[in-house]
Amino acid sequence: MKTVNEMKKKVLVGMSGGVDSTVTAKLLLDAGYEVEGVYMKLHEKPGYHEENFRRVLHVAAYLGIEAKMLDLSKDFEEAVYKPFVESYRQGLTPNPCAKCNRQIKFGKMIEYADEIGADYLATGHYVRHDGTYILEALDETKDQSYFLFDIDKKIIPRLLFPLGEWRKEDVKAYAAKIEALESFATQKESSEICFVETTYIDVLKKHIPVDMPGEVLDTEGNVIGHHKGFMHYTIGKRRGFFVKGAHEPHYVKEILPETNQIVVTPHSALEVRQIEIEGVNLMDGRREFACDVKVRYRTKRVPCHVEVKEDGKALVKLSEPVFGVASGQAAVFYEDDRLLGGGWITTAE
Ligand SMILES: Nc1ncnc2c1ncn2[C@@H]1O[C@H](COP(=O)(O)OP(=O)(O)OP(=O)(O)O)[C@@H](O)[C@H]1O
Repeated sequence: MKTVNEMKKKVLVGMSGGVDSTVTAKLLLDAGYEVEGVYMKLHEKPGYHEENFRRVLHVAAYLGIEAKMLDLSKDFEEAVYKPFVESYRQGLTPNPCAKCNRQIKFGKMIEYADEIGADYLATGHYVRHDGTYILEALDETKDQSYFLFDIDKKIIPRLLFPLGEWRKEDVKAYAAKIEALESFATQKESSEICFVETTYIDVLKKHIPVDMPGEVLDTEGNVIGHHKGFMHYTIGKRRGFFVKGAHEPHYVKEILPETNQIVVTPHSALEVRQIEIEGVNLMDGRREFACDVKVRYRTKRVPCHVEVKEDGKALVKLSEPVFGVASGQAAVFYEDDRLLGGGWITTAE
């Protein structure tokens, strides 16, 4: 009988039908792993899943591996989709990808890896890890570590991210050289939120009335204009509402869902120096520490001091001001290229 060391390690690859997970599966197979693919059906979009799964089966046939479709649409609806709609209803700006990563991609998919006896779970995310911490991707323009702040640290040793060392253009060039995968190299990039086809407003419109004119207030509470409905706005937005006689640009500072009002100010009044977060998830046991924080995906890091409180809350003091911090978004901590964790923003001042 073979010993464990001699046995091939089995890896489950999350295959979306896109170029990244396709190349991921190929690289792992070439590296000597036993590879099996899974396509997760996450939501209802007519024709979408059939097309994606057809692509996954094409890749699987080329690689000579098995690939299954896993219907997780009910789980996705409860864990990601409904909270997304509910957040906007409450005047928050949600981050569905981070929720999906915790509960679905690195939650349900790892459960499925257990079911099929896979040692590892791999995806085409642009991140790396060192066994304890998730690390930023070498291709900084593609780095997705921000969206992984909430995953369970216990599973990190079981994850494989072969593209963490790659640049996206090299991934495409690699696929272009293989006849069976050539069409994947020129495929158009998928949208940032997989279930949003056009805009988030179109998603919300299926569930709640979003076009309902309301008042624009200044920070003293005076009515200074009008807007299209509070769900059209996120903190920091400067367009799409009317302010009487304004000579300088105004930005959304606060959203008041109960009264369908938005509060706007000139830019300087949007400065935030302190943030409170909840649902804190950290990759190590620190309670009080200095690090960098990102308050949005596409934004620069700012040095900060974090103090973890009871009930998974924390206070984040920023060493320089940031603008346009939205409740519901994630504050994500870094130390060099190491992702330390993060939490969900509740208040910013
Ligand atoms: N529906 C799905 N089923 C299985 N795995 C998925 C699915 N969607 C995404 N993944 C996995 O998560 C990774 C990152 O997802 P993301 O949506 O960021 O994809 P992407 O960068 O467009 O990658 P790809 O080119 O593989 O579609 C994918 O590379 C894939 O491994």
